[in-house]
Amino acid sequence: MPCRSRRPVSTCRRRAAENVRRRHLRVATTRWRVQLDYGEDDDDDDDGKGLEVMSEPEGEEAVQWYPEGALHPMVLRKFEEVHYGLQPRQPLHFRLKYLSSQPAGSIRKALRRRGTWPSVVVDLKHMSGTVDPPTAYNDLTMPWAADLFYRVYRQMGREPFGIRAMMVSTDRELYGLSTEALHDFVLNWKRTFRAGAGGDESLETPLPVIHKDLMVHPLQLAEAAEVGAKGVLLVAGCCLPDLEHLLNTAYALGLEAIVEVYNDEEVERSAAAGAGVMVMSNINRAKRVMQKGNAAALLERWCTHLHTLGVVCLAGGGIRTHEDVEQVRDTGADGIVLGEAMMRAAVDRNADEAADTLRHLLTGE
Ligand SMILES: O=C(O)c1ccccc1NCC(=O)[C@H](O)[C@H](O)COP(=O)(O)O
Repeated sequence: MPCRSRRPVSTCRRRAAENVRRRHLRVATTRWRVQLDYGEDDDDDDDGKGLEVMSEPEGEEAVQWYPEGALHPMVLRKFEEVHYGLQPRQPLHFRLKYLSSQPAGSIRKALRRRGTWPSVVVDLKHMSGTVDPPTAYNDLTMPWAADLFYRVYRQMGREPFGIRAMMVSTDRELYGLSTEALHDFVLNWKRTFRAGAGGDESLETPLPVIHKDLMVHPLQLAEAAEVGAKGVLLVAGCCLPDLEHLLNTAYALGLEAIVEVYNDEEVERSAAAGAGVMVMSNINRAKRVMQKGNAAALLERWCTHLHTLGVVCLAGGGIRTHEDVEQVRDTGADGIVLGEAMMRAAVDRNADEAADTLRHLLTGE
């Protein structure tokens, strides 16, 4: 269910005029007007920081939607990061530098299921909030992670299933990594593949790296392209009114997007916005709870229809056992995102054990 607005859309124009006089920092996206209120405020009807849906053009129906629960302050935090971290970096130059002439599509193809086994995306994180208590993998370094997962990938290359993409989770509060770490991973990942191919770059193409963060603004996508990611994860619960706009920007930058969805409304609107890959999640980010079975239930309802639209369907969040994988596989899903299960298996730095864990998760053997 969409959230109730704190301010009716009809008041937005009036407020827009008022706000010209105010000392608010403002970031305009397609639909939202974001107020990051750090100035002195003499207007006591204002309740500080917030998100407003902007007025729709004449004749269009206004859509009222806000990130719910725990997501609301997180989305505001992301707008702050963009405002202070990315916007001062000559945004236009920064964004246009990466305009791509290449039509994207390879991640979608790579993740499409072939036969029995779901494709696998490994989600690299320094901290994991999807286990209780949350875990921190303090020893994790990017060169080590690149080397280890490359060796797992090579071992699985002899099997009819395996890792098809790497995801790096970079929100500091949620996952303990920064965009610099993503950059570090990308460089090491390429270097490792090259070394594995005897230094000949043409022999083996590195698997795509996907940047996962709470993406709310095009400049974050430009940054992902700048540090060498091939794809981005867009969490629908953080950006639904701007999703189409962010998808368009991603593709213009040569990035592919995976859209994380948690409920029917997010699936429906993401499909309408043109998402090519969706990951159905077991994690309710707004309430910060794991809802086991949610991804499988969404897949049951949507997978066949989404396949007719050409959308590749993944499941993620809390997939820990072979039974979890089977439940998702039986719905017709194309693939799975594995974070905690792979991080835990990899933490003793043993590629053989990590490969065994992956093999067991997929086959039960
Ligand atoms: O990944 C987290 O720690 C996390 C914390 C709070 C809300 C959502 C979170 N993750 C959502 C994800 O995308 C998962 O990392 C991904 O689905 C894999 O989950 P898992 O295999 O349980 O690590």
